Amino acid sequence: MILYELRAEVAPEAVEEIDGAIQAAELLGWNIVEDALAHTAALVAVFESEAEAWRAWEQLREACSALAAAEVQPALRQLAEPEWRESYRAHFRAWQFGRLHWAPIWEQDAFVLPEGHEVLWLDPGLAFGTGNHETTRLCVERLVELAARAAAGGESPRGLRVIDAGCGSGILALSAAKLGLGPVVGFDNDPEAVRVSEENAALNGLSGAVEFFVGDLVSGLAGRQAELVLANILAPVLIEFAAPLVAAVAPGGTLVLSGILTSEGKAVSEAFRRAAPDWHFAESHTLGEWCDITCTRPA
Ligand SMILES: C[S@@+](CC[C@H](N)C(=O)[O-])C[C@H]1O[C@@H](n2cnc3c(N)ncnc32)[C@H](O)[C@@H]1O
Repeated sequence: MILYELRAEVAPEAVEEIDGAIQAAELLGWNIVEDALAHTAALVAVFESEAEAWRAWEQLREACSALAAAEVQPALRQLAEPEWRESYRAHFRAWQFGRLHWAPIWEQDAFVLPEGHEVLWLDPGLAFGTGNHETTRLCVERLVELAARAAAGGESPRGLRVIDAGCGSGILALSAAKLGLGPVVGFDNDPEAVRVSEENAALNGLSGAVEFFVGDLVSGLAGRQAELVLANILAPVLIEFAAPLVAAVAPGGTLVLSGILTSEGKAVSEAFRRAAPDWHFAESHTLGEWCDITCTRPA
């Protein structure tokens, strides 16, 4: 398979504005690579065809006046498979929260797992979700917290149903299964994400422990309820689909929303307070420029 990498060097001072424009326009696949020592920054994305790459570049220029004004000249180059595999591998570092670790599968031989700890191996491919992004970490914190609270209350984590809406690499659904919660389902409107999630389940001996399927926030949630619903998707999408997300939470259950810039937190919170007026809203957690909205349905 041949892929195409589009790379545009940009002024480091413009990065914040460009990142904001990417989020606001919901443009997927762009990475911002910054080198603080060299004081350089670049926008990088990988596409399946040259035409797709240039289309995405035009969309990005239209969404971001800083890019249009700076007359940035991007470079397009072909990546052979070994090269594109390496290009995403370079950005994935092992990390942990409490006793749970997330680590790249290609580091399996060298990885030293402390006694009593657990690891989820991941090969995210082109799907989102290594855990190196703040939005994923915000969800993981809530997930681990909820599993610990259930265990402390003498509740069996089995029986705590989980829905991972927009599963990406499957990281949240598989983490929930690893923590003993279940049954767990995960869905994504991108079939490639579902394929990668199933691969990651197999890497961890969790095939069958999580049901992954292709679906959107209407078809994926229809007729389902869970004690924990996780949705790490962009703020405008969460607001648009507030009603089905709220309906998918079982009585006494919790909804964790992420993918929200702190500047968008108020709008998301207001939309969900309207959709779920009698729910309890926890204090929002913040990581960098991202925050979560977590709320619990009355029992
Ligand atoms: C930010 S990623 C989150 C991935 C993973 N859950 C995590 O926390 O790292 C958002 C995912 O949601 C998916 N997505 C976006 N809009 C969606 C929709 N309307 N229905 C289902 N999935 C959606 C995207 O394809 C992407 O894989």
